[in-house]
Amino acid sequence: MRLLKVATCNLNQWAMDFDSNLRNIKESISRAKEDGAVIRLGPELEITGYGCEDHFLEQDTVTHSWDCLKDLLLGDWTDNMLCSIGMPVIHESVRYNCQVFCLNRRILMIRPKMCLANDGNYRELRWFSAWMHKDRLLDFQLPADVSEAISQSSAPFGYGYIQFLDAVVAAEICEELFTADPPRIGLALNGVEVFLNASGSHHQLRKLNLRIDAIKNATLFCGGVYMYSNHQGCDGGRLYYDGCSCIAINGDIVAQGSQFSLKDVEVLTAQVDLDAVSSYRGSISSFREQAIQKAKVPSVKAAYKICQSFKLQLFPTTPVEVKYHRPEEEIAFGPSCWLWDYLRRSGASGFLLPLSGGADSSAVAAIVGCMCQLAIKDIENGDGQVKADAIRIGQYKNGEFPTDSKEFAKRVFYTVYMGTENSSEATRSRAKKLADEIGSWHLDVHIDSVISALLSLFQTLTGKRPCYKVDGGSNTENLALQNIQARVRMVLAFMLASLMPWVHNKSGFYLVLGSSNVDEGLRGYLTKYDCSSADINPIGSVSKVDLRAFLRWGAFHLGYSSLADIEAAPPTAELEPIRSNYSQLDEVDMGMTYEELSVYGRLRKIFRCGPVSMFQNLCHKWCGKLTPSEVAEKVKHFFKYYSINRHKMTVLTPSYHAESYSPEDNRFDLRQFLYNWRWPYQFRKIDELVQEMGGWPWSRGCRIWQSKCWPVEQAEVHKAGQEKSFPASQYSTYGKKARNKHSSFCFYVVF
Ligand SMILES: Nc1ncnc2c1ncn2[C@@H]1O[C@H](COP(=O)(O)OP(=O)(O)OC[C@H]2O[C@@H]([n+]3cccc(C(=O)O)c3)[C@H](O)[C@@H]2O)[C@@H](O)[C@H]1O
Ligand SMILES: Nc1ncnc2c1ncn2[C@@H]1O[C@H](COP(=O)(O)OP(=O)(O)OP(=O)(O)O)[C@@H](O)[C@H]1O
Ligand SMILES: NC(=O)CC[C@H](N)C(=O)O
Repeated sequence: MRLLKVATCNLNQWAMDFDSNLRNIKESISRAKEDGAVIRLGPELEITGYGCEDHFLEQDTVTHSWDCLKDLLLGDWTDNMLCSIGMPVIHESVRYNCQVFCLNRRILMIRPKMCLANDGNYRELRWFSAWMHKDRLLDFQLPADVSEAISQSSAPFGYGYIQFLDAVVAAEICEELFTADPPRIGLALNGVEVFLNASGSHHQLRKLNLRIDAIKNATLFCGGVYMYSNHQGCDGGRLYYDGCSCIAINGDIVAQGSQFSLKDVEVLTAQVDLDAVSSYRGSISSFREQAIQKAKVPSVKAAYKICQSFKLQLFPTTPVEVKYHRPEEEIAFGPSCWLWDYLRRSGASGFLLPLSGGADSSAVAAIVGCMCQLAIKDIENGDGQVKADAIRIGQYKNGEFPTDSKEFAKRVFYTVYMGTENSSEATRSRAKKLADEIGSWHLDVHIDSVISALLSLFQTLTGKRPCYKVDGGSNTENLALQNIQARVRMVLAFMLASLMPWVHNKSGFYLVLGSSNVDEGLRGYLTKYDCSSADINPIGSVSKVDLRAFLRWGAFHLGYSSLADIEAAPPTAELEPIRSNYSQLDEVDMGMTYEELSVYGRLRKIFRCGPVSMFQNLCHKWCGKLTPSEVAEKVKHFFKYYSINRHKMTVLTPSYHAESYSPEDNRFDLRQFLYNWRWPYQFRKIDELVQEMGGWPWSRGCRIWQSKCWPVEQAEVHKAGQEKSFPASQYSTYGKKARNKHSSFCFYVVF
């Protein structure tokens, strides 16, 4: 047996905060040593933090990184411990994103990243270049002060592996894991047994399995030990890095770290047997054949032994079952940990939320409640950092600290219901009940006097007073009256956030929380600069459908039972007067359902559909339910409002990134914000397609159907969405059979 104890970690780094980042790195090395590990892997760019963005262009950032590395090399941190440290390095005037391998106060090798992450939220090519040379390890001249301090003038730089006397180790940096031609294949064929992946990977709902599957598969086909390290927390932007560092061997996960946590440092270790790797590989005939013909990868020799031989007390770590959170849990824990980091680092004393008693703001309130619960749990478990942060934020004095989540919420969370004549008792009481359950400091205000003051001012100015539509007013008047209410709420929210601490003899300020969801943003169903404009928004990229599931989950699992009633109520803005024959409802106002919005959002962003291809895709998706002209109407309606309102995305409150169809304009979904909302070219194409299909007798109930068999007369026709089936005598088929991509037959029937 060749037993090797390895350690990886989740680190909560903060972009550009070199002191706290270095402290976390040292803490993780200490804990890895305490656990008897001889390899310690940290996340990508851990010295600087991953999200420094254009700070990477500053020379200071690289210089400070070298200073921190020098600090590590001058102490005993790397004694008998191979440390992989993530930092930027400039070589011949080109900046690379690197893993620096250090052992016994020397730099063994510097490995620049070869496949940069440059999609979606990632823009690494803006700051770094990819290392292209697969056949070269160069001699890198260390910066003079580092060289002098550690008495080492240069180090190997490039693609390669480290050959110890009893183990072979190499890096595969984050994105490289997910590429079509990953470095680990060539490295494994060259005999590399342990892969160290330093990563900076963000949370997205339902994404974790992609990462875990990639890691398992990496060692399932090639064999080997795969160590993965990730950041965890908000490092200064919209992303939450969701940890989940892990260790795998030959296709099995043997250690998995937490995905969501308030801890700054989490270290996990595993004892792995490298003989199990060579035995596994030796049993795969095709691997052996390919290994014989491999392209040679350069290497560095390190004359050290890092493994131990068989000892009864050294047990190899056994596989664990991978833990996946449900999406509802991801919504609870990801945004609440992100809020905690934001709170403790911004210097704020808490949050203020305009709480309408509707689904969205209630979901945000529940997330803050969850944050308070997590903090108390960690304090109970002895986390000193969380305790220190909680004492500062909650302004506890004389050695007191929080022990109860509701008491803590009362100090750090204001909720405020701002009712008008259009508000209902139902929403008012739901807001109050939820606030009581969470423990927030709740205010209930009437804002009608402010609104009528504004209207009187307007009347003095113009001689006119607008009326609601239900009272005979025009659309313009109706909209203006709604927007006054919505915007007054925003002004009041910021006023309360800045002054309430003063009222309660506290120092500091409160951050205003926004609560518009991803679908409202996409459709533009929000008033620009109303209460959806806040300091930060934890649910800005969560869909309404997911939020409702979260509310149902939270009613039970967070112990806020009123969330169930809130979820069951129909979504309404309550900006128009309620009459016996009229009450305002979101989905009626928008002309589309939240479920449809999720479909449009996914097709637009994830499947990159323009209007025409969205129409074509939806003709298939909704075939049997809607005629092509009905689909065309829906698609045009969506694109009209999406484009009219796109300008609102430029001022969207910074939101936690959770959803891959987020329309967030600043970092993720980069598109123009001034459109010709008539889309003349695209809509004409759609009309032409509808016309092409116009020969079919839609008016007589002709619909597209699908069947797995042909001729259709022998099959039962199932009406989409219904259990009912129709005998062949009740319909006739129309049109030609054609196989679609799901290998069903598409055909037309007339009843
Ligand atoms: N192309 C462009 N580029 C930059 N800015 C542009 C623009 N076009 C208009 N604008 C500006 O935007 C303004 C229009 O935006 P805005 O003031 O929002 O007004 P608008 O979008 O017309 O109305 C907001 C809509 O959201 C509904 N609403 C309100 C409140 C809450 C909820 C809910 O979520 O439940 C829904 C409300 O009923 C209404 O249908 C214009 O007055 C103009 O100043
Ligand atoms: N009566 C109210 N009291 C306090 N805040 C309100 C009130 N009405 C709306 N808001 C705030 O303004 C935001 C936008 O209002 P809107 O009517 O669009 O609600 P929404 O986005 O549908 O959310 P919700 O489901 O929470 O009502 C809400 O999320 C909430 O924070
Ligand atoms: N930092 C990176 O290389 C990111 C890689 C990858 N896109 C991820 O989300 O994990």
